[in-house]
Amino acid sequence: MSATPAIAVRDLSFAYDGALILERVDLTVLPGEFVGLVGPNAGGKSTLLRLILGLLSPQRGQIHVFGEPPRRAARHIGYVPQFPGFPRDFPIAVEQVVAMGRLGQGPWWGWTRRDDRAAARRALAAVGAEGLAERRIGALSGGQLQRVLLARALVTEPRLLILDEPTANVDQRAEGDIFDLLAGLDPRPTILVVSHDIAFISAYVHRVACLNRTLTCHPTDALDGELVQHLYGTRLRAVAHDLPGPCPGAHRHHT
Ligand SMILES: Nc1ncnc2c1ncn2[C@@H]1O[C@H](COP(=O)(O)OP(=O)(O)OP(=O)(O)O)[C@@H](O)[C@H]1O
Repeated sequence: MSATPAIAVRDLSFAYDGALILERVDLTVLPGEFVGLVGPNAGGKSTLLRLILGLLSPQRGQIHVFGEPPRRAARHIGYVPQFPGFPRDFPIAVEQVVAMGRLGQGPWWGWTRRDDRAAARRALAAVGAEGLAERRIGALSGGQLQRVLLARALVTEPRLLILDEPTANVDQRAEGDIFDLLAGLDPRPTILVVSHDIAFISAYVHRVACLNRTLTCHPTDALDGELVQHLYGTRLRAVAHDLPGPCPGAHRHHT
């Protein structure tokens, strides 16, 4: 019997006020997969993530997360947004920011403060940032902040981790550190990560889903300059990697 997909998107179309952003998108992500979502600016990546998170509803098609509608599956999902939803100079400690990831996700009687603190410390340890717990959020470097946002997403021990450009504001070394960390998480959740850097993420992910209103999946070793040029309409850094790993449903072309 095959496993219930972590993400199953079927024949999905979405428009903002009549402007079509996603057209007949299909995407299956199996439990344990590490999938990159790439595409040009305004291609619809963040919109697709918001639909998978249940923050938007499609006009056409279905989405299931671990077999459930997205809102019902919210407790299984950790999310690292593109822009953190709080001002950097807000006087709040790292540990509190991480514990905020548990808001609204607890049992009906709520967690105790002590449980929140312990969970926050565990999540910070998982991303190698225990030493930052007492620091003010505004005093962190870009790379440190990304680790803390990752800890906030991991604090509920999600089965699915969704990240929207987690390394957009960090240098290349910090980018590598974050992706090494993601690849080494134990237990490692299923991961869907948006990135602009197709060459870089190809070294980490099993599969790349290319989105530009329609979606096409490729195993990482099938990516070449011609394909990327076609997708972006421009030349990017070379992309060719041989990676072992599962690639179910790969190389489907949606035209
Ligand atoms: N709330 C909204 N209302 C109307 N249009 C929107 C809204 N959010 C996004 N859009 C539009 O939808 C399109 C897709 O946006 P989206 O943010 O999903 O793309 P993206 O691929 O994530 O882009 P980027 O790589 O630049 O972050 C864009 O043209 C954007 O202007």
